Amino acid sequence: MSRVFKSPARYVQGRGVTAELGAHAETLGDSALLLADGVVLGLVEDEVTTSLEAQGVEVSTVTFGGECSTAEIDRVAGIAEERGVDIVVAAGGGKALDAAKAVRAERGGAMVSMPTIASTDAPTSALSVVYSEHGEFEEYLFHDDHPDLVLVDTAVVAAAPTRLFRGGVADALATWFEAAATSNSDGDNVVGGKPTRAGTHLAKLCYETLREHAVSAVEAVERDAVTESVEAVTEANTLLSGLGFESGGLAAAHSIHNGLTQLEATHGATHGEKVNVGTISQLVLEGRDDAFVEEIIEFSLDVGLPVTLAEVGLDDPTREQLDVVAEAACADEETIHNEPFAVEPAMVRDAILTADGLGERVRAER
Ligand SMILES: NC(=O)c1ccc[n+]([C@@H]2O[C@H](COP(=O)([O-])OP(=O)(O)OC[C@H]3O[C@@H](n4cnc5c(N)ncnc54)[C@H](O)[C@@H]3O)[C@@H](O)[C@H]2O)c1
Ligand SMILES: [Zn+2]
Repeated sequence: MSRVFKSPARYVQGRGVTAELGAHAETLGDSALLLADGVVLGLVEDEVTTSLEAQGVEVSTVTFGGECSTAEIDRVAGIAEERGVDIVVAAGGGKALDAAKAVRAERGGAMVSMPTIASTDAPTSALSVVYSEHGEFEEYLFHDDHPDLVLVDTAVVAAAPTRLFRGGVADALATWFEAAATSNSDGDNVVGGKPTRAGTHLAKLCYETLREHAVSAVEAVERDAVTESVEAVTEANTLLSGLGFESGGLAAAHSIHNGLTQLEATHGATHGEKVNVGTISQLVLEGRDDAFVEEIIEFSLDVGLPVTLAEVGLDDPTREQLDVVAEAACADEETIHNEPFAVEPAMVRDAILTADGLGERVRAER
């Protein structure tokens, strides 16, 4: 099979770059639909509108309902069709961006991704994660096209809740471990091929950037401050992790995340928080040595990420509940099969249980 690397056409990041949106987007069309929830519209609507209108692009808005579900995608696509827009601009977290990508896939045109939190890998990818209206993972939709433009204003990202930024660090921390597993197993990446050296090494650069800058970046974001470390980690959480997971490949951590979403009690935890439990479980599943697993748990605690099941809503999970998680994580289409050995549900359940115990132990010893 061929090696494939895919990415958005343009990535722009910096303090105050919302004002540059029009200049970067004007070649994409004449009319835009801005999709964002009420909170995010309050943050960006005026500046997005001013910047696009200054370049002659007409703008109208639609309020995002909050879940990237089939019903919501159809509703927004209907509005985009009715208004005949050329560009869908999505602002917000992963769910709004994913919904807009699916809307663009249904009707064509251009798509601009404006993450207002550095919380997930969603901004740069060509895939949408679809949930039921009750928040259970349903499916991945793989689109032909990436966003035409990804624009990240670090002043907006730094002013957002720190918990969401931390979640982005977790989503990005998983990237290298999953890309390494994919590379070691000669597995497939998420864009329909084998990983290129670029895909795998962007994932590694993502990991190195987090280890060098995440603690300082989280302290800065806690104070709504934009520093060089915030720029580095925003790029790691958004661009490096996004390209790294798609072109490098996913493995156990995200499958375990998907399994965890089967239990309603985890729905209050963010994507990244559940992924972190998945990452530590992946390291146990792979039989990594004690010192390394402990190092990653320590790093998670330094950044303020969950290391136990209780912290993602599972206070006292039964073995049966964890069997449900493990079964879902091992579904045929899951990326857990990119691990370089055969994976069975019992192995996954036991890795999750053990990771939870190690997380508790390291925390207690601090
Ligand atoms: N498509 C992909 O490649 C990919 C990758 C990773 C995750 N995801 C998906 O992303 C979703 C999770 O995304 P998320 O964690 O960003 O959550 P989210 O999209 O649910 O957003 C979380 C909340 O953040 C708020 N928010 C956004 N910007 C803000 C700001 N600047 N200030 C204050 N509040 C702000 C929003 O109003 C929203 O309530 C999941 O559905 C996950 O499956 C997709
Ligand atoms: Zn993710």
